[in-house]
This record gives sequence, structure tokens and C-alpha cells, in this order.
Amino acid sequence: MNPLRAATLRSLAEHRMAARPPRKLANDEAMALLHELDVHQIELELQNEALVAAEGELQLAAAVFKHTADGLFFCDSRGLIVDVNPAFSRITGLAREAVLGKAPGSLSALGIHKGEFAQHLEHARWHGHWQGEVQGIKADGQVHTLRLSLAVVHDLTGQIQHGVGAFSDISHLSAHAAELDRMAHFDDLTGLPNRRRFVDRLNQAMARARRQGHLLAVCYLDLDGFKDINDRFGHAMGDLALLGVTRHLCTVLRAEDTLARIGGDEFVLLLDLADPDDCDAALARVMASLARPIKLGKHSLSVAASMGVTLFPGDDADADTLMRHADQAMYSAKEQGKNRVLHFDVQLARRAQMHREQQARLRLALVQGEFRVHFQPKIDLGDGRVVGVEALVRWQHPEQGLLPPLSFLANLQHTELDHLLGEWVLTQTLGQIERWCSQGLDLVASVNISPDHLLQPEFADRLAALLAAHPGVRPALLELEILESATVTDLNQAAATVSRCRELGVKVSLDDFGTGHSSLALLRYLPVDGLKIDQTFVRDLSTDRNDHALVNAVISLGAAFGCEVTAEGVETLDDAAELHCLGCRYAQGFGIARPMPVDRLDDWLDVWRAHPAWQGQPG
Ligand SMILES: Nc1nc2c(ncn2[C@@H]2O[C@H](COP(=O)(O)OP(=O)(O)OP(=O)(O)O)[C@@H](O)[C@H]2O)c(=O)[nH]1
Repeated sequence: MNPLRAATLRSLAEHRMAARPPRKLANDEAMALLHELDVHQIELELQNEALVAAEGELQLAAAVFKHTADGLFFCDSRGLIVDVNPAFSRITGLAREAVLGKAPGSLSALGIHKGEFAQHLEHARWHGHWQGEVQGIKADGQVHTLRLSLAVVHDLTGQIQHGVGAFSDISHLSAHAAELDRMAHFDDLTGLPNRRRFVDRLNQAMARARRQGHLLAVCYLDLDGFKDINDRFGHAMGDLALLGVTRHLCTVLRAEDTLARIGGDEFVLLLDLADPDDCDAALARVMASLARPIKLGKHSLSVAASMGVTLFPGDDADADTLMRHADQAMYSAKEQGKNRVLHFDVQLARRAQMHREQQARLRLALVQGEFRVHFQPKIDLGDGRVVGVEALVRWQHPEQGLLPPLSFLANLQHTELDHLLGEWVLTQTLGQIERWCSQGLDLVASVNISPDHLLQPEFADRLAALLAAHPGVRPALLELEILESATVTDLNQAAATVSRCRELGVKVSLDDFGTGHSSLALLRYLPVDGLKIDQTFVRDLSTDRNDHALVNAVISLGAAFGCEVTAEGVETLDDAAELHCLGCRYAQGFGIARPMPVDRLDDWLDVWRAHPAWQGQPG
């Protein structure tokens, strides 16, 4: 017995002795001897109790060793197996005798990859234990997955005393995990990768293509008229047709390409093209593979598809966006008649994106009150009297300053924002007319209305509501100018709306007359009150005979149709005199006044009245 244990035993025995009733002997020496004998006897009792307890523990450990479901193996200090439990043999199929004295790392049942086992063992040496999954081959040749723990026991000097391994078979769990993985990444019917898997592959391919300078074609493919196939032959046959399509598409794939099914009759293809010149030929091969007939029982079926393609890195977007772009191109292919390939137009998309951004900015400008209305006076050429103003919208841009309409109106064409801005200008103008009226100023204010806005079915109703909201305004003080150079797509609708507006008492005139394709048709169909001669004809009136003739003709047309004629872009007194001679009654232009904010108009009116040269042109 080692001295430490002997001392412990002695102190335990002394402790137990102290609890006993004291013995009395006259002789001290005899007393001491008797005490020693008692202590010794107690020590023997204690040792006996410890032995009984240890035996119980050993029996328990042996029972656990024998009956546990986990496989166990014990190694000596050299790492050789000294014992295994029955579960070891049950799981691995290896008899106890066959493995005694062997290194566990040499057993294929505990790991297919021998090097890996050595690494796990090394880890256990340093950290005391290792735990993880290993794949092994059982004695019957079956592959199984084990959850394995390795532990190393050191003695007091740090030397390895023995090693212990425990494992359980989790093959059923990993098979389940593999099945879940398959369901998450592959399409049930065709076994092709699904969208998620495709996006993973696309991301990897994009990184590779960047490194290698390759081109990637992302193709979105939707079968044409597939619903008909289902309807004619039934859903099961439809499934077979999808399998047939998959088979045919697979024939044109190379190892680096990917085909995925991402919806009912929708497939995506990823083609890796080392040489960009191969692209068209590769796409043609895809379409040709689809054209091959598919056998469905006694039927032979041919399918067609519409395909949209985008090319990376020309289309330098992320994987999801690339797929969306290819999808958009596929939709265009459908719209253009199906059974064709269309490429996504990166430039066009960028312009569309810019257009959307500018529209969003303009919408914000409207919400934030960044638009302004300026007014350009219009005079009667007979007496120089100011008879009205044209309301012209400006954008007070926070960074770029005051912007003219040409710089932003094009972005509004055919959008709801165009109608909203048009209505805003109408409201502002009506408010201003109301203020002028209250000051005793009778000015007709004209507002430009885009044909698109005019053709809104509710235009006249909205105008009536606006007029009702400004009861101080005589409707005749409001004039709508319809831009003649823009296309009026529905003349009947336009004529009906113009008539209703005039019934409300509002005037209507045609702006930029003569610049559109259908000036005469408009004049014929639309019951308007006035014509405005476009400034491009007026500008060279004195030098260009053709322009002179045209202006003359428009003035005559106006007279014939009972319309008041206004000349725009009048810059000089001579032009004003000439226009008046030709019978044009009204004029506006820089020669008279530039458009101005309303607070400058009062001053201008004072100055204008003091300007005798324009007061009365020769008639
Ligand atoms: N057999 C079968 N049909 C499916 C499956 N999934 C979706 N579909 C059907 O496939 C059709 C796809 O719809 P669409 O692409 O709009 O039909 P389409 O006739 O091809 O129309 P276009 O694409 O405009 O030519 C629908 O009728 C779906 O019911 C499937 O797994 N098996």
C-alpha cells in the first residue's frame, strides 16, 4: 500500500475509534496496545468495505461495457486495442479476437480514410478528446456513418496510460439528412437542380468566369403552349414531355454547364463559354435540341420554347438579377411571337433604370414643392394691351437651380406623374387667376395639357371639380393649350373631352400649330377656340419665304375656322408689325417678355404700359 493511502486509512480509523466508548485499563502500556489493536481492526474493516464497494463498481462498469448500445474499444499505452465490447462487434461486424492487438486506425470499419483517423487521434492526444462523424466500411462491405468519440487517459507524469473510443451508428440520420438535402436542392420530377441549387452554381460559375475571363450565358426557357399538352394528353403525359425536354436539353450540355428546372415548364441553363463567338451557336444548339420530337406512347410530340438570354460579365449583375434579366428577355420573346431567343439589352435596361430613377426624383420634387409656375405675357398686337399669360412650369432644383421644362418633361411622357403635374399647374394657375380677379385684373391664363392627360377619361370631371374649388374664377379666364406636335391617339375621345371643357366655359387652343403630323385633322375634329403658331415659323418670318407663306396660311386657316390666332416666339417689333399686317391678333415672345415669376409680373405690367413702341401696331 502506498504511504499516502496508509495515512488516509489510519486517519479514517482514528476518526471512527473516537466515536466509540472509551475503554479503561489501569496499565497505560496495555491501554496503548489495546488502542493499536482496535485501530488496526477498524483499518481492516474499512479496507474490507472499500473492497466490497470497488467490486460493485466493477460489476456495474462491466455490465455497462457489455450491454451498452454504443461500440467501445480500449487501447493500451501503445495505442493497440486491448478490449472491445459486444456492441463494437455488432456495429462493425468484426469479432473481438480479430481486433485485439490492432491499432483502431487500421480498421476500415472505423474510418475509410486512414489519414483522417490519425488526425483525430492526434487531436485527442493534445486536447484529451475528439468527437465527430466518420464513414467506415463494415465487415460485410456496407458503408456506415459513425458518431465517434476518442479520449486519451494520461498518468500522473503525463504519459499516455490508455485510450478509449466510443461510437454509435448514425447512418439512418445521415441518409435522412441527405434526402432532405436532395429535396431542398433538386427537382422531384426531373432530378435536375432546382432554383436554389442553380443560384449556388451560378455564383460559383461567376467567380470562376471572372478569374478565367470566360463568358456566361444565363438562359431562361419557358415552353410554348405547354398547357395545351397537359390539356390534350393529361398531366401524366405532360410530365413525360417534361422529362423528354430534359433529356434533349441534357444532350447539348457540357460538364461545365448547368441545367435546372425552376417551375412548371420553366428551365434555366447556364452555359460557360470560353470563346464569346460560340454563344450564338450554343444557343442555336439548345433551340435545335428542343425541336426534336418527343415520343409519348404512340404520339410523337414537338415542343417549342421561348428563351431569354443575358450574358455575364457584360451584364455585370448579381446572380438573382441575372436570372431576372434573362426572365425579362424571355417575356419579350413570348410577346414577340414565341419560339425565339431574345437577348437582354443591358443599355436599354440601364436607360429604363435611369428613367425610373428620374421619375422617382420628379415625384419627390412634386411632393416637396420644388416646381414653380412662371407666366409669360401675351399681348393684343392691335393696341399692345396685355390680354393674358401662358403658365409655364419650372423646376427649382435644390442643386442645379431653375430648370426649364425641356430638361425634365420628356421623362414624364405617358406617365401618371405627367397628369399629376398637369393638374398641379392647373391648380396653381386657377389660384393665381383668382388672386388677379380680386385685384381687378382680367387676365386669361393658358395652361399646357399633354394629349395623354387630356385623354384621361376623367379629365373633364377633374377640371370641373377644380373650377368648383375656385369659385372666384370665371371659366373663360382659363385656356387649355393642347400640344399639337404630340400625338393625339384617340381623336373621338379628344373631341368629346374638348367639347365638355368648352361647355364648362373654358377656352381650348392648339399649341405649336403646324409642327405635328396631323395639324389639319386636329383642326377638323377638335372644336377649339384658338391656334398658336409655333415659334419655329415665326423666328424667320422676315427672311424665309416659306415660313412667311406658312404663317400666312395658318392665320387664314384660323380665320376660316373662327379661331383666334396667337404667334409665339415674337422677338422684334418688325415681326410683330408683319404678323399684325397678316391678320394675327395676339403675340407672345422674348421681344415682349420672358416668362417670369408672378411677383415680377406687376412691375413688368407697369413698365409695359410705359412702352409706347408696342402700343398699337399698324393694322
Ligand atoms: N405536367 C405538368 N404540368 C405542369 C407542372 N407544373 C406546372 N404545369 C403546368 O404547366 C403550365 C405552364 O403554364 P404556362 O407556361 O402559362 O402555359 P403555356 O401554355 O406554356 O403558356 P405560354 O408559356 O404563354 O406559351 C400550366 O398549365 C401548369 O398547370 C408539372 O409538374 N407537370
